[in-house]
Amino acid sequence: MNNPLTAATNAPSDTSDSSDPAGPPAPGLSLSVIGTGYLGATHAVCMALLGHSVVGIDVDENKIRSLASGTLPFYEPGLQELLRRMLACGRLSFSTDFSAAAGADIHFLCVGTPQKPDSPAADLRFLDAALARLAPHLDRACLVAGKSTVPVGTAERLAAFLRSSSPAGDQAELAWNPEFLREGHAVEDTLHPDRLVFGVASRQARALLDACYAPVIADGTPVVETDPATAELVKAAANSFLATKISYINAMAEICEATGADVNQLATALSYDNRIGGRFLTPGLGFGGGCLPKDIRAFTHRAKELGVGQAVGFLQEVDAINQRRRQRTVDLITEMACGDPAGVHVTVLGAAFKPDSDDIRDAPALDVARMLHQAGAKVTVFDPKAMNNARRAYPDLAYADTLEAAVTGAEIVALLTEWDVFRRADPAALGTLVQRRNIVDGRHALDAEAYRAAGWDYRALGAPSKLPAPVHDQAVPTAEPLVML
Ligand SMILES: NC(=O)C1=CN([C@@H]2O[C@H](COP(=O)(O)OP(=O)(O)OC[C@H]3O[C@@H](n4cnc5c(N)ncnc54)[C@H](O)[C@@H]3O)[C@@H](O)[C@H]2O)C=CC1
Ligand SMILES: O=C(O)[C@H]1O[C@H](OP(=O)(O)OP(=O)(O)OC[C@H]2O[C@@H](n3ccc(=O)[nH]c3=O)[C@H](O)[C@@H]2O)[C@H](O)[C@@H](O)[C@@H]1O
Repeated sequence: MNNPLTAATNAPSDTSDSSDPAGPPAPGLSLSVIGTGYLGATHAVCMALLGHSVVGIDVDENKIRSLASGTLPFYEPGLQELLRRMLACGRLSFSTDFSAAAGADIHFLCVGTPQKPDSPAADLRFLDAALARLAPHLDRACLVAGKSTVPVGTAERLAAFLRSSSPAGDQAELAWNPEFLREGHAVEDTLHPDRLVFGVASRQARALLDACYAPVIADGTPVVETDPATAELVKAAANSFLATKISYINAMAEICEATGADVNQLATALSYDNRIGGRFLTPGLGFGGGCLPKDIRAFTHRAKELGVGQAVGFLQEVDAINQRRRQRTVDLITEMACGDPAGVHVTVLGAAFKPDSDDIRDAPALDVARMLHQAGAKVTVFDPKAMNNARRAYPDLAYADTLEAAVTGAEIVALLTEWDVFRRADPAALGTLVQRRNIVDGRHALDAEAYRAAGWDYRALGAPSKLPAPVHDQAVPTAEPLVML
């Protein structure tokens, strides 16, 4: 069989062609994916691409209707085209009916595990409910593979439930196969992950996961086989490490701010040390999203339950450093507004928690926009993909439909999510639209010198300000034709 990973990379995205570019349906496994959000929809589509027959199941009727009609209910680069191709070739379907999962070889659990509303703990209600709905349909030997991020010990509890509540009894086995994909790179990360982690309790479970991921493994991806508890912990440890790395550099940014040192140069110097590396070492507004913040809190909570809270006590500091970045960004904007943002027109560029995503869960940009709005600033937000989600969640903020409209008349521009379109914007052209050339680069994403050369007062968190002129005294040049936006 051709490796479908190669087919995915080379295939055209035109779905009007009746010949399936991924090749004819391959004799793969039968899979169900329970929960079709950011993770589950990506997993379902990519597993179909690997040659398996996949049904995606969710309790959200609108989401299932949308997916079944070939419309991705969220933005993820490249996924929409693949969804249509997999639906067209007949290997992928969606349903709200759990009986559609009956007979599958592997059932992947991909439902949400958000933070509880009133506690740092993970809310496992959705996972428990999903397994309770699935279990009655499991009447033959099969594997239930958890992919959601869960507190260590969850798999053991769910395995006992599965054995006692499914008609298959001991023939229905539970494994944990945590997921490490990043939003914005979800397809690439699923098809070419850094590693696969199989938390299994039997050779049959390992064999089924090997068969499922065969093309990915054949591509050279390392597999770590372990027990389910270790697999659950790998995920918590990985996200905690990533969050720690970000907060570490942001802690250095705080020190730089107190000393006039430059955190960008510091990060660059650190990154040349191969033992440290440069990834996840970009200072700025810090991390948000549906995962890192809630995962470090859930991990801390679980460690306390286990009596080893001290072991990860530092994660509370990681969280605190991260939250302080948001307030510091508001403070920097307030400084630019001569100490009071009330009535000042602030344009916030970015709403998603990161570029190339429309996900606004715990989005730092929107949190800052909210704080500024509460302080009386006239806040206008623009994001290339997250506008609908942002409007729904923060109806009190003002929104613009284009970058140009967003910055027109701004007294302070704050770049808070580093979309490429913002990075590429021409500072001189932008400068013709604003009322004042004041910019806060919350992500160290812009060319500071280019902005300064174009007459902007450029400031970034943790970088020396090199103030060119008092904020409200700058003359604004007359409007010139706008190019390169
Ligand atoms: N979003 C990401 O990039 C990644 C997420 N994860 C983990 O994957 C899990 C899911 O995350 P997301 O996909 O981001 O969440 P999401 O909120 O986008 O999707 C969760 C889906 O589960 C569905 N659901 C809820 N209760 C259900 C039930 N009883 N039966 C069937 N479906 C049900 C919801 O309707 C929703 O569509 C979380 O544990 C998360 O930590 C892990 C790696 C990457
Ligand atoms: O468990 C999950 O759901 C996922 O969480 C993160 O992925 P994701 O949240 O999609 O995005 P990241 O690229 O990790 O970025 C997270 C946040 O950190 C911020 N960040 C990232 C890197 C950096 O150097 N500095 C920084 O502030 C980003 O702006 C963003 O707000 C992990 O990177 C994935 O491996 C994991 O699977």
